[in-house]
Amino acid sequence: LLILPDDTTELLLPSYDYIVVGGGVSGLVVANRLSEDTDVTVLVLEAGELDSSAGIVTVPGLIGHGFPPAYNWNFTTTPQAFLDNKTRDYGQGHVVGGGSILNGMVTTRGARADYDAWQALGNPGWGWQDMLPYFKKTERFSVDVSPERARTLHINPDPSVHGTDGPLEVTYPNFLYNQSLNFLRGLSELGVPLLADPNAGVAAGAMIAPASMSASNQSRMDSRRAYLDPVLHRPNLHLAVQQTVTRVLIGTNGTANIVAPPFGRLVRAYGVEYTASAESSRQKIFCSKEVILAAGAIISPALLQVSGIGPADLLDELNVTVKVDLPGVGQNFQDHPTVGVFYNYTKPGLSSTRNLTGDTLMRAKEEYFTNRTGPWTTPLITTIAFPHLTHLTATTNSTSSFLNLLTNTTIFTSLTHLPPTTTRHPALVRGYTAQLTLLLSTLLTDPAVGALEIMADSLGTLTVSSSLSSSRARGRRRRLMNIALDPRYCSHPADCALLVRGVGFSRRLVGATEAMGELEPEEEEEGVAWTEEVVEEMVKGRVQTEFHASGTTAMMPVDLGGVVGSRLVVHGTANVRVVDAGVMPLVVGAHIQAAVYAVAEKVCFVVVVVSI
Ligand SMILES: Cc1cc2nc3c(=O)[nH]c(=O)nc-3n(C[C@H](O)[C@H](O)[C@H](O)COP(=O)(O)OP(=O)(O)OC[C@H]3O[C@@H](n4cnc5c(N)ncnc54)[C@H](O)[C@@H]3O)c2cc1C
Repeated sequence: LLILPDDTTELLLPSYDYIVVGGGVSGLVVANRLSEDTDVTVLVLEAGELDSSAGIVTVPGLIGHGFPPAYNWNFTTTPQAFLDNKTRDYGQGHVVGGGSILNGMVTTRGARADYDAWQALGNPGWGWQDMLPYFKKTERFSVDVSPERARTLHINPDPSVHGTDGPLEVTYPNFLYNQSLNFLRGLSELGVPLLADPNAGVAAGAMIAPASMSASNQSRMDSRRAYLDPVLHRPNLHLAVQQTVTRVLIGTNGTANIVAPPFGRLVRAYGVEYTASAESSRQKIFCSKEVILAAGAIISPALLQVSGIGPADLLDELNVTVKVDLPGVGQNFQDHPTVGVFYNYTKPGLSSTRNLTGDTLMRAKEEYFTNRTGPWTTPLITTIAFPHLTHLTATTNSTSSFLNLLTNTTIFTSLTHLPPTTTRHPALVRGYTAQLTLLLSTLLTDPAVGALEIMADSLGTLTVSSSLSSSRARGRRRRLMNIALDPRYCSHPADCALLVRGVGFSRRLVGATEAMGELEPEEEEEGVAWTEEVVEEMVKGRVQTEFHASGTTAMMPVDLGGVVGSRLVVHGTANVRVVDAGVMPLVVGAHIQAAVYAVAEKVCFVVVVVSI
């Protein structure tokens, strides 16, 4: 049942078994699976609206052309002290379907080692072999690529690692620009392996990436269309849109129930407080079983903090009664920073997105809507490489100086690059040290791991002020919470050093390989000296997010600074779960939506089978 803002008084039940906060990727998976049991009632409260199904959302070729501002939380980071002291825009989905409505649809899982590292960080049952059934459960994977195209583009998925009857369609677009082939051949010249299936456990290499899109319709497949639309008729599933949860209600009738780790006593959530807008009154709604946070890696920890679950020192400062002193809430923020280097391909007659103007654009549009073929079927990003560390370092000298930086014991042991909110808690330092040790060993020894994993070296933080914001920034939504999001990009010096090497690699690929040379490339920036110092400054000015916010409610034991245990229940609570991207203890070395879908599928199995 869809409940619009005007109908809440009439249609909302006074209490549900489960309240799911956030109807994005993880929230809709969980809502779907829980409501399969007709004996339980499930309410999803989502701050955004239903998208209009307009072309700007559904057409792959329109990715990057902007979205209605109402679909975006439009966060801004704090000034980035280790870059150029400037803030960065940080978009997150504010719409039913969350990030899957805005995202680039790229569907990559990362390496076997990514998940084995989750397990090694104290999470039994979360290794690659454990996750594989849930990757498959979520997927309706298909390949409709001619044998000739499959051979030249090296597309040969391994059927044993894919599902064919799950809710989420994953496939390859009907159209790819010819330059994809040049890109793959160029990478091959540089020794980067071509991956026939990037989702079989080996991530390091170059690939045509599958996309979350409908094979028959060649349109976006998101969590709303995959997991919600087919089941919204269920009488035991309610979705209330444009309702923002402002607090989890904890304890009996709001009575404080303070515990300290190791938790002698667990607190219980009995509902949530929510509102239609900053100007509206707050309402309460109750639950008998669980509150499930699926509000994404930025807002779920903020909600925990304003509800009294978080670092006691921070909560004291905020005047929030401490219900559970959990230092890890909002720490361990991880992401993949990205730096753009731009080239013009001047080969006469070359077709690219830049030519999609005037009559060519009209033809592409007509072809798409008539036959579901042509350039509008292709998402913004289709051809990708996750080079291994050894591919990014051109010379032995460069490799060893970089590795020295990475393994520098002074940095490693002094931990000066970590935020004070981390270093003041021994458990958080232990967790970080365990993470970094695992990262280094996989990076240095596992050829299947892409070097973008290293970006987890720099940990960010997220803290909330419980006060209402009174300002309305231009074009931005009035906030119900002030959130200080500080990714601390490049706080570990190895991260910027790696990005510098990434720029060098891209210049070698475009400037020095025969295959890319056929495109007659021209660098957009002329007269740049391209010394390491110049590139480092360039990198610091250009780092942007890849929108892979994760890690802020990390699944790890309490003594490693974790927030949720391996059943994703928040430590110190009996019945608050987090199921979104925040639970990744280490961000996977790939795009992250496939992992988010699979985590949510897996936790539903735990909720239903091992109910508390
Ligand atoms: C622009 C962009 C591009 C991306 N591209 C890719 C890509 O190509 N491939 C890939 O794998 N990943 C990509 N991602 C990342 C991916 O989409 C996210 O990792 C994924 O959506 C995270 O799922 P989630 O369930 O954690 O959170 P979300 O999907 O963000 O869902 C959270 C939901 O909770 C709602 N919510 C938040 N707070 C409240 C509250 N207080 N009350 C009620 N509701 C609330 C939000 O409105 C949202 O709908 C991209 C993300 C973005 C933003």
